[in-house]
Amino acid sequence: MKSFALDAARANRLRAFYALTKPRVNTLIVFCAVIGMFLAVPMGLPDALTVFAATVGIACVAGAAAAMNCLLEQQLDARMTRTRARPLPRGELAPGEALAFAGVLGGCGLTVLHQAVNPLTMWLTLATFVGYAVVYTAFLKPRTPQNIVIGGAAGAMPPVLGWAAVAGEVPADALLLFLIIFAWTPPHFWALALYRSADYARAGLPMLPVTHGPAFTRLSVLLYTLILFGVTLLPFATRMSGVLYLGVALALGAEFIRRAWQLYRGYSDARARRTFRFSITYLFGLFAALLADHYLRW
Ligand code: HEM
Ligand SMILES: CC(C)=CCC/C(C)=C/CC/C(C)=C/COP(=O)(O)OP(=O)(O)O
Repeated sequence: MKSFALDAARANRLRAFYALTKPRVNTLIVFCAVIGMFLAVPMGLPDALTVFAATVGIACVAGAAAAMNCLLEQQLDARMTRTRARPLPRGELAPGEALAFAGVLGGCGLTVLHQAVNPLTMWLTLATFVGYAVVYTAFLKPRTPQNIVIGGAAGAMPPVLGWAAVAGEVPADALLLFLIIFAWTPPHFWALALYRSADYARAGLPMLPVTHGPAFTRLSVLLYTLILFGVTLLPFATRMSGVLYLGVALALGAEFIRRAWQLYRGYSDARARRTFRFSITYLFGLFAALLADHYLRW
């Protein structure tokens, strides 16, 4: 009986550490990094061991960055409905434990990248960690509604990291993938911020719907979705990708614009939530298309 209670307590703690890494967000982050690894090889497959080590290393550092974000924002998280069930506000873990976890996880990830991938990838991943966990979380997020536009540069790095892991360099094609995620982040986040604006107001965070109102935010979602549409044509225009990619980019882009336009014309929380969810399907689909096109090119 006693050992059963102990096992349950241990499982709960493991679950709490796992939740600190924001596993659902980081699944898409790592997916984009892996696609970058495959696109880095003009013909054929990348070295399996490099792909494995780079995936593990990037996933560990991304998890550590999320844990640092949870640690730095525990008071803010306690004030928001969406985040108050996280392990730190609930008291499931002590701040020192979260810090040690982030340190060990991040340290292991960076070591794997340095020893089994290459130093360039290690340094770029470290810069991404600092960009998200320090620059975005501690400085930009509490100060300016442009926080996620500037901070989005960290979120846009994963395919660059993947590319650097396999090719040992960052060519212009890799920067196109960066640009796509960079332009995607504002509509992704502001769609969510619209239906969570009461949360952000309560926490005192200057997110766009709080500082500039919902109408301006909806217009901004629409404008960035149009910019995103243009940016996603660049891989085809530069001959990095072919017709298959172009077809998917046009179809997904048209659907994203349709949703952003509807949201602009007539707001409802349900519509904003659907736009946010679609942004995730969109990025998965677009990057899957880049990969499929790379191998089935015609
Ligand atoms: C500064 C940039 C970004 C901001 C501010 C942001 C913000 C957010 C927020 C607030 C959520 C809700 C999370 C939750 O409730 O736990 C979310 C969810 C999500 N984000 Fe982002 N995001 C950013 C960039 C990215 C990037 C670059 C990716 C992937 C490439 C991504 C993928 C996701 C996914 C997959 C979810 C859904 C998680 C779920 O299903 O619970 N985000 N994002
Ligand atoms: C490889 C590597 C080091 C990657 C870093 C990961 C990274 C840049 C993630 C950005 C996406 C993310 C978790 C946004 C959450 O925003 P938020 O923190 O404002 O959301 P919250 O309110 O849910 O905490």
